[in-house]
Amino acid sequence: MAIIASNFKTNHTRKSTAAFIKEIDSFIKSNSIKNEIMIFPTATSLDSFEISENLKIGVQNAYPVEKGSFTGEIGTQQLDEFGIKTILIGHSERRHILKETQKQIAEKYNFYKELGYTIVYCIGEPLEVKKLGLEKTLEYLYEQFENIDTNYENLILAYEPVWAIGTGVSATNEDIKAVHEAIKKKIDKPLLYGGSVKVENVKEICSINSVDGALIGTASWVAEDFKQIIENTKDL
Ligand SMILES: O=C(CO)COP(=O)(O)O
Repeated sequence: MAIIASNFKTNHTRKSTAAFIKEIDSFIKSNSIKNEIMIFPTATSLDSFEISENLKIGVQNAYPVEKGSFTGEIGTQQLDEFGIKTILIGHSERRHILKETQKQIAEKYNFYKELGYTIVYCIGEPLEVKKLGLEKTLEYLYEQFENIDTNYENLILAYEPVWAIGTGVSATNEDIKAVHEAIKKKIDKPLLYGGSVKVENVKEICSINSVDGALIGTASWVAEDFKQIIENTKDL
């Protein structure tokens, strides 16, 4: 069983998201796909979708609050309207571009953990850290687990090296294997790989023993491609 997830980031409209989800759902049904498929659309495209059990819609980000005065944020009141129970936390774009600190990330994690959300928790190192070697890379990655309960039952991890995100250059299988095996030794949770996963390499990457699936950006935004990705991994 693999977990295949699409992170829309800041792409697609409400209309194109609905069409995408419908298309993916009918593909899942007509091809008897058993893997767990996840889609993370923009917050403005969330809705109540009548879809297969194994297709989950998640939110890319939310504030650790039910409701209140937090201009520009959304909380569980808005997520509950659509029955959203899956959230991405710790994505590198939020850490680096939006400057979320580990403290804020941990607060968010603990809040959504208490509510039983499925949390896809992302970790990853920038290029300057990777260049220092595996030991330093792991040290850096483990710091991203500060105040994070890694025994949480609904936790899915995603290793996304920052230098491989959106660059078209995925980590090598050796790099992925080394990091995944080390993390797996410490934390017994599903561990996805993300960073320039595409139609052509998804099967090979997801076939690595310590890889439980993929979290995909760019290559998943065209429905035909995402269907091909789902097809290529359906026997894993
Ligand atoms: O950040 C990612 C998924 O969360 C990966 O993005 P790309 O697939 O575009 O490299």
